[in-house]
Amino acid sequence: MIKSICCIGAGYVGGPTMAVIALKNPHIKVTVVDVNQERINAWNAQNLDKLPVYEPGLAEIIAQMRNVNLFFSTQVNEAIQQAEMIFISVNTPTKTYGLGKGMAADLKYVELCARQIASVATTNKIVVEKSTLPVRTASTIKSILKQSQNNVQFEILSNPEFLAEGTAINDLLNPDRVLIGGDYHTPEGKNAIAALSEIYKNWVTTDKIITTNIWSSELSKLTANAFLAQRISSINAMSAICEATEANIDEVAFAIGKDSRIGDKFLKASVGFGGSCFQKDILNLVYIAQTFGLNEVADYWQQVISMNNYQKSRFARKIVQEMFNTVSGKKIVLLGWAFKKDTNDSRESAAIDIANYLIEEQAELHIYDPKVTAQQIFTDLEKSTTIPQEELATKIKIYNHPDTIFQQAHAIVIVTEWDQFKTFNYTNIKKQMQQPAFIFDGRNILNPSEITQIGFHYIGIGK
Ligand SMILES: NC(=O)C1=CN([C@@H]2O[C@H](COP(=O)(O)OP(=O)(O)OC[C@H]3O[C@@H](n4cnc5c(N)ncnc54)[C@H](O)[C@@H]3O)[C@@H](O)[C@H]2O)C=CC1
Ligand SMILES: O=C(O)[C@H]1O[C@H](OP(=O)(O)OP(=O)(O)OC[C@H]2O[C@@H](n3ccc(=O)[nH]c3=O)[C@H](O)[C@@H]2O)[C@H](O)[C@@H](O)[C@@H]1O
Repeated sequence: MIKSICCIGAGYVGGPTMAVIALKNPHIKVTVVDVNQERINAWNAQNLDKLPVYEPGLAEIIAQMRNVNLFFSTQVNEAIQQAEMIFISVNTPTKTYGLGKGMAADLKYVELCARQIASVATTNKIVVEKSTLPVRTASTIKSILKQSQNNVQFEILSNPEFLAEGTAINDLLNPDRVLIGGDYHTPEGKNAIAALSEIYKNWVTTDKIITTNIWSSELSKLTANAFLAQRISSINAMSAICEATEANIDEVAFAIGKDSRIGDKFLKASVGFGGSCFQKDILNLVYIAQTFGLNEVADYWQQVISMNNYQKSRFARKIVQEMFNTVSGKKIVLLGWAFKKDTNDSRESAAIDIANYLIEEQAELHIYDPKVTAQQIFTDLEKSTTIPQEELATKIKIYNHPDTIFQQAHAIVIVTEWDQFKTFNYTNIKKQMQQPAFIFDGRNILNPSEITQIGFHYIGIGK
């Protein structure tokens, strides 16, 4: 039975995943390590508001398990040495240079982990791929680990993570399935699969723990994300047709969702999907298909991203068009910055593209998000625009609280579906704004007839 686990990478996956494993396996010592000292300090912060990841329910588990059997540290070598099982949970972003630039997954962090494990380990280890990786990455990891001079046996498993941010703890506690890919034809492979299954069996029923070969497991993760993103691009494509025909996308989604073969989840039309994974993983899939000469397959999946880009720019353009073709000098309130509600993560958020478009159109942006820090918002914009920092600072204002944000505003743009935006007192807000007052509801969270009744000019998605 495994008694000691190490997880390399204390990010959005490593932190919450290990917190839940520690909670459900009090007999296992779980050490989460990272090279980023600041991040580790934040995981160890006394004030739980300072944790680097915001997820409902996470702080409570950290408070309960931290320094009991859950540890956060920068001592990577020590943690590798002590662990019987090592999860690799580092970032795998899209490559920004060289071969495969803009498409392939950058595996340099994964490779570094494998090299470090190979050089440091002095006892046998089970190495688990938790990061999302291109199919056949395990063979790369295997060939690096083989170079170890320490006469150590390594067994490699793929155990992709399916949690969604904002619901990570619930997803981890109640997963639809746990996928374990491994070498089930060899006794060593079988033992490794059994050891990892034992950990999950402490809270997940056996029927939900699926075993496949390692390549199927790696590819299933990319496939799941591609299918999920495809659904959003499909419903968003239909939202454009709705706007041209007076059909209503919420009604269409409801009607098709009643078909049990289609199902009603993941059919919410929006400003476009964001987040660190959908785009990166589909680009990765497109690159893999191209590498195998499967150009039609590559083109097919590429279209999911093209449609998402179209949706983001279509929404931004509509704001300008509806406001009499100019937003120059106008005060626009952006509600939300995170890529979805209940997270502080803004990676690839649609808000960034929309804000940039409006800044180009010379609007004055006033931004509020309940969880994303002002510094993060500023950094996101700085990284994505060519406008010099000083000039950017004159074009945006970021608020910690929405109290005064609406005064003299010309328009409100809802980018993230935070629950609190649904219950604002829009009657009062309207009185503070310039007239005609516009609301662009990029998440369809408001009731159009109520908002119109108040006197707003309401524009939703696909209606
Ligand atoms: N964010 C999400 O919701 C999900 C992400 N994934 C996948 O999980 C992986 C990790 O994603 P996130 O946690 O979001 O990334 P992240 O960027 O939040 O965290 C990764 C961490 O790894 C650390 N790191 C990188 N190289 C290291 C090294 N050599 N040694 C020690 N630490 C190192 C970084 O400093 C960083 O803190 C990615 O492959 C992603 O595709 C999978 C499912 C969900
Ligand atoms: O590999 C990953 O990183 C994860 O990617 C997604 O999770 P996540 O990106 O955290 O969040 P989602 O709930 O999938 O939302 C992604 C984006 O799509 C948008 N979305 C989602 C659903 C929907 O119906 N409409 C819609 O526009 C969200 O607002 C958000 O911007 C998957 O749902 C997870 O299963 C997966 O583990």
